[in-house]
Amino acid sequence: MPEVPAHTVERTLVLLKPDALARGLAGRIVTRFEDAALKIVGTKMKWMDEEFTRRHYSDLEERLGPEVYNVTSTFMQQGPVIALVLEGFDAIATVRKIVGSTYPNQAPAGTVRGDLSHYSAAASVASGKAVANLVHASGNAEEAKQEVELWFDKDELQDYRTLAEIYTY
Ligand SMILES: Nc1ncnc2c1ncn2[C@@H]1O[C@@H]2COP(=O)(O)O[C@H]2[C@H]1O
Repeated sequence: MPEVPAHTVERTLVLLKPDALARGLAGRIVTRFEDAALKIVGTKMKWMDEEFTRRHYSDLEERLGPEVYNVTSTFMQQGPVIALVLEGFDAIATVRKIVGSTYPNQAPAGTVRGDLSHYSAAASVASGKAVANLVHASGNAEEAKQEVELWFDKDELQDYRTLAEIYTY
């Protein structure tokens, strides 16, 4: 029998950004994660301030420069966000796959950004605004660990079983 790669149960952080809430898309986006058997183990709503935004996007300025950092920071403080910790097999990569690429015009149809957001890097540069891409999702295991710890205390994360865990796996 061929060797089957091990699946790892992971936790990852997702933010539904101010544009997702302003457009009334929160439920539809969360449904996509639930449909993929990702389990919500933590959730909260928060209006990010300057300091918290800096902590969340701690490497963004270094990575993409002060201009992108500044427009993103302004955008993230325009309204509240919903933070979710999602748990499941290969949750970090699975969530990124469901969300699609950073720039909505490059995100494939069928992804959250490809279907529901309509913005390019060029449009962002032209308008001086952040890429309004509805969702943030941790990029890798190290980022997921840092971000989950930044947003949630241990006792805010819940341990329970879903029907998928009981009947499907
Ligand atoms: N070229 C860009 N211009 C404006 N905003 C950007 C650009 N690149 C990335 N961003 C924003 O910076 C964010 C960093 O990670 P996110 O996945 O949360 O989504 C990204 C976008 O909202």
